[in-house]
Amino acid sequence: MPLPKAELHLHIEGTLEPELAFELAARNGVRLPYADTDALREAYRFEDLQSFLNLYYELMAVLRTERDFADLANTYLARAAAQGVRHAEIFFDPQAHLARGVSLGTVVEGLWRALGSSEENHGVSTKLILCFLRDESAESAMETLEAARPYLDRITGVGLDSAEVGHPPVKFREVYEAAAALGLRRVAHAGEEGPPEYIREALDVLGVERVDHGLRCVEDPELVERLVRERIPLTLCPLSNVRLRTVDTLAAHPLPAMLDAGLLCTVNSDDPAYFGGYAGDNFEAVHTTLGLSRDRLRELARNSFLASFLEDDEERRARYLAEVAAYEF
Ligand SMILES: Nc1ncnc2[nH]cnc12
Ligand SMILES: [Zn+2]
Repeated sequence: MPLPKAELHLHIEGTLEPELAFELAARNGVRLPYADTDALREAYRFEDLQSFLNLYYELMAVLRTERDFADLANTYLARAAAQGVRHAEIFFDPQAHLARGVSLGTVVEGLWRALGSSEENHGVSTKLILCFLRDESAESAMETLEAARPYLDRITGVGLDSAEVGHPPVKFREVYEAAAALGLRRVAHAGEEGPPEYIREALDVLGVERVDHGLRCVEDPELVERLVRERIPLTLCPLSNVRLRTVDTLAAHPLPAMLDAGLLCTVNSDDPAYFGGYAGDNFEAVHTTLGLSRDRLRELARNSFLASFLEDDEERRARYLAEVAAYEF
């Protein structure tokens, strides 16, 4: 049995494996510009975040119906469960689907077909986080939040993703204020490719409770001190960082130093179909390549539940934490 853990940084569209992409393409009559799954996998060599995003958005063309989104999420949940994920807080990118003529209702209802029965089917509890695309306008983000109103009973929070540099958090001040007023939890990608200043802005201007990535905080000792003092969780994604070249090699990843500094780090998969591994694979990689001890792995698993948005079900959180404490490697 794998170490129980929560996954807090997972883009559901980033779980689209080549096999499912071709299956959905055939089902929907969508032509993909790749001969087969091997040819598609060949394209998974990224220079940076943007080169990945280009493919990520391109492949979304195969996602058209509620059933497609349900299949995507069920496939992810089965794989995650097999790697010890007990709770998943899942990002989705509505603007990328609206732009293709797929309605928010199709996306949310489709995802919910899988998420609503995930506990029974996969033994995984779930939450849904709506992400705004930061390279789109603030007005578009606000329109998306408005369009999401009928579905807010299924949405726990908002996030911010896509191309980071040149799109600072402050651009989304108003939409985050509106989201807070609606009772939504707030997270944002910051400090993946962008500077430490974006992490500060995400905290001070957007009021985020958790920082997605936050990797570049290590360049700013004062910021690290603050993140430690305020117990702000960081959702790190080691295999993603290697594939998108935000670290030179996995062996050079600052995770061990970040844990030593007292940061509340978690380990997640980001876009596992593209980056070579799911949550358990990321844990395995930091164990074998970074030499993180079993105590450290247990700390990472514990952190994942502490950082999760389970305030509405503290009994469940306590149960998960007890599973982590009792786990025998
Ligand atoms: N790693 C990542 N960074 C920013 N936006 C994303 N969208 C999907 N994956 C992302
Ligand atoms: Zn991400």
